[in-house]
Amino acid sequence: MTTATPLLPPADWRDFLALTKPRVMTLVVFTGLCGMLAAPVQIAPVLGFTAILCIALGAGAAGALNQWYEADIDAVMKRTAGRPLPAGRMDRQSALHFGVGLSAFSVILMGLAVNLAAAAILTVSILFYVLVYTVWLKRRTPQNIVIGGAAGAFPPLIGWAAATGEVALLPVLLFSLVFLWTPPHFWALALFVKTDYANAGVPMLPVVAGEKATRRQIGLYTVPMAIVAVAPWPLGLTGAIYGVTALATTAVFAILAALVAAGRTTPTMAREKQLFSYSILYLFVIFGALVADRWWA
Ligand code: HEM
Ligand SMILES: CC(C)=CCC/C(C)=C/CC/C(C)=C/COP(=O)(O)OP(=O)(O)O
Repeated sequence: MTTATPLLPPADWRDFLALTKPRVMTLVVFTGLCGMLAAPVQIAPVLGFTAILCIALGAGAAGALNQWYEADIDAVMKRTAGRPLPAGRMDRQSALHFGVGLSAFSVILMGLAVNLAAAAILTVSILFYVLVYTVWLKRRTPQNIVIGGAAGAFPPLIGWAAATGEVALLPVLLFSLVFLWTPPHFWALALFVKTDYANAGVPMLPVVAGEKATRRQIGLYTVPMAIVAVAPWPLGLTGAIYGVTALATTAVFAILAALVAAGRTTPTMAREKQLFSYSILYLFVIFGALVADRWWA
């Protein structure tokens, strides 16, 4: 038996923009830009702009493919039900074509205009987010965001590789920072939107292992994250502008994470919301400090 697909009017440009998850991607692109500006080699402005555009387009394309694949669970969750596919403002075919086309365009442009190293890492990030996280792990294991989350940690490496054509210790530490930051970032949110994930049958940690275990894991990941955040300073890879900013902002992160780790469910979940919001501000500030350190020290 075949099910007829209802005919939908052509989607608006705003729906295509929404497919790219623009708010999340601002921070992804910012870390890529900072990775590029922290590199010891100054990239020509036109090439630098092209590289950042490719990261933005590639990340947006990956977001579109994520939404193409998970329209069914997005429809069940309050937070995501208004997205173009579950809300019925766009057909799945358009989202798929948009995502595949934009992925190919971003990688090819990066390879032709910038360099192969940056294009290769961009390809890995897109594949990681779409295939490893979205298709393979998200519906199978609560470790989905630990492993799959690596996708969002690649942009500083891409930015650095765009400028230098290679990778080095500092961008690898930046990758590790975002990689270890992702679990506290996401699990803080997952604690207060747990019901959404439970309704959609997505095995996020608070749903599967419970809130207590999730709080403990948030605390556990914050320790290596803090070490990796500060490490570039004592290793001599950055100066004091970065070092002092990293110390101060990471100390606040550690306190907020400790409060969540030691806390329990409340009607407002204020501490969890605070850690989630601060996690975003934290990455903006620490990556900004890296660039300030490189350019003004
Ligand atoms: C697997 C890893 C990750 C997961 C599962 C995750 C999940 C989420 C979710 C569910 C939200 C809620 C709001 C929304 O959908 O807009 C969110 C918000 C956000 N995430 Fe993540 N995230 C991950 C990694 C990252 C990374 C690597 C970055 C950037 C480096 C990032 C940046 C942000 C930002 C900026 C927001 C706020 C968006 C807004 O203001 O609406 N996330 N994240
Ligand atoms: C090419 C490149 C640099 C890609 C980076 C993409 C990336 C990993 C971004 C951050 C991760 C993200 C948006 C997770 C959302 O989780 P979700 O998809 O489970 O969230 P949802 O429930 O809101 O759909």
